[in-house]
Amino acid sequence: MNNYERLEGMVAATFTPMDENGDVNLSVIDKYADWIASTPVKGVFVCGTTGEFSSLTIDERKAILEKWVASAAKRFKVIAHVGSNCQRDAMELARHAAQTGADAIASIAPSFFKPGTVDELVDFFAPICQVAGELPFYYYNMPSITGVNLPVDKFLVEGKKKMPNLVGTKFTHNNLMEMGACIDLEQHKFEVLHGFDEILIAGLSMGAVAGVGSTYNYIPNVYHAIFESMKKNEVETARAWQMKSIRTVEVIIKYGGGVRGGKAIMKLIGIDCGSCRLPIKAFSVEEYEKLKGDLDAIKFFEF
Ligand SMILES: CC(=O)N[C@@H]([C@@H](O)[C@H](O)[C@H](O)CO)[C@@H](O)CC(=O)C(=O)O
Repeated sequence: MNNYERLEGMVAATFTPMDENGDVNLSVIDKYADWIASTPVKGVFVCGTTGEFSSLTIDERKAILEKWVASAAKRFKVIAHVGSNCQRDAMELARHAAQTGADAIASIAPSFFKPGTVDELVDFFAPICQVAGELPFYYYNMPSITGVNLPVDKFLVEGKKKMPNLVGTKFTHNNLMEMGACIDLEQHKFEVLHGFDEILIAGLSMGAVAGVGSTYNYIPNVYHAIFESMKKNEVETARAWQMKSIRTVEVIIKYGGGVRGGKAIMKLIGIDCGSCRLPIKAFSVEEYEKLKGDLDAIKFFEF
């Protein structure tokens, strides 16, 4: 892999902007990208869970990625999530990501028909990686949603034999023992991207140096402070910042979680990404007011 650079710091899992008709609204992405570039965020993770990938068509996913690559204009990295229950669709997206100039690809495990063994998971991903050419590949591990809970450390070792561009995992799981085992493999050979924003401090203490998160979109300074304090071993300071993240996540959970609540927060910070696609219910005007009140109560706008 030419010019491969390991990730460090924050990667924001982007929301997919939609208009009032529920169509993808690409026009918001320029402003969104300028906002990301003005923060310490180092990259974006496009069309992941936060980006509602499973509610988008293949053509929409391609158009969104193309727009992010153009709007980012090399100011930050663009990681294309290409995962799908359909291997052929994932291959099409991986090929497209390579042609479009994305910096890396990632893929979630298929979750309708689930792989039952590490070998089955490797065999599912191998052709997807192959068509992505030189692009680094991250396995997106999220057992809470996929129901696929195979040992990631074993996957990395076995997967590397068939997928030379497998470089790590986006680890959205609170099994820190397994996370430690992945980080420790062959003297930190693999990247482990922390995936649960509200416990970032725990992942960093295990040795992770990068994270992918939805809340990095709107409180990047909070997470930047956590990364910086942990680098300096200032654990109490990091913990105080982590509590601000926890208070924020408590609020988004009240409004339906990181995708629904987070998308509404994007509007409140001035980047209107509209509503989510069904089955995630749209926000009402009253709900936006209530959300703002709850965020005021935790002093969110002063973070
Ligand atoms: C389950 C889930 O959506 N996890 C989020 C977190 O950022 C999450 O929203 C946050 O930790 C709040 O719980 C990310 O890991 C997801 C993500 O990176 C993605 O959009 O693909």
